[in-house]
Amino acid sequence: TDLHTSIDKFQFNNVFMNASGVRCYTKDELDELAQSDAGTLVTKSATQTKRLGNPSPRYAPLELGSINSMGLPNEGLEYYLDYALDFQKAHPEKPIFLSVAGLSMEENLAMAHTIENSDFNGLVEFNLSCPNVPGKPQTGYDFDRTQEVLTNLFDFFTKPAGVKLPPYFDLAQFDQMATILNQFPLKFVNSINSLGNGLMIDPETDTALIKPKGGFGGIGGAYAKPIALANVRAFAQRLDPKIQLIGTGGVTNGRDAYDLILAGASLVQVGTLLQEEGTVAFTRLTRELRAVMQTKGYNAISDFRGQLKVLS
Ligand SMILES: CC(C)(C)CCc1c(C(=O)O)[nH]c(=O)[nH]c1=O
Repeated sequence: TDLHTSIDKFQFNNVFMNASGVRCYTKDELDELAQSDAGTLVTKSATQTKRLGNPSPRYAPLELGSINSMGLPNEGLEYYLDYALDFQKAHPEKPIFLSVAGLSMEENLAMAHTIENSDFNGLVEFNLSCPNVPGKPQTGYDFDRTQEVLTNLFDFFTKPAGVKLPPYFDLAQFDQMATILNQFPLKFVNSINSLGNGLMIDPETDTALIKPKGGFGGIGGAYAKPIALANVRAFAQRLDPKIQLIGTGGVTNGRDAYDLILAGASLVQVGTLLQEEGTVAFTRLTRELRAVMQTKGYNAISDFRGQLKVLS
């Protein structure tokens, strides 16, 4: 069985990669991802300039996942662009992803111009969970704003790009979002980002587990699996086939990854598990996914991608 997969013209020798924000803040962390069994990597979502992010504790592991309100700490776009330019010279066979999350549409467009004018030859992931006008929902939940951002972006941006989406829960939202996304030359849609604004409590102290936002933070891990499966499936059913899916959320073992691929994913990102287990998780996930494929008689990802059956 082999786990090679592709998005557009980009070939990957393994379907697994990190989720943005997990073990991808510094050059050393990115190098460790590059040396792991993962097929590729994505950088921490960048803003124009370096950000320290929120006060700690801002991440906590949970029995069934994790909660975080990191606050977009990152080294700034130039740092990650420099890393990517060096990386593509040293590893031309391994395309990587650069993640971008401006705090405003203007910042997103400015960063897109910088990337467009660079020699970066990988893929760009625009994080639509980025904030919007204060008091309005995040961009991904503001359909008019999403339409506006993507229209302005693709007026000039020609490099391969996709969007990272928050989870949706209403079928009308899938319809509306897919109608918007189908208008643009996107190479991929990555579903899902963490489940927004959960809250968990320390039983010893009756205190919220994380400090920022009164303890509110994005939920990842096993809690996210059924929502991730539904979002990948819903967009796979609605998007132009030219737009491929990246599945993110709830991957703890090979079967979870297999399920995201059944739902339609061409790449599988790992967040909470990678944070907790380290990059050796990719070795275990690869072994476990191969085992599931063997049991089912599949030799390649393309044999079963999107082949979820439903009861008739
Ligand atoms: C939530 C934002 C800070 C607006 C974007 C960065 C981000 C963060 C973060 O940096 O807090 N955490 C997530 O789980 N997903 C994200 O997309």
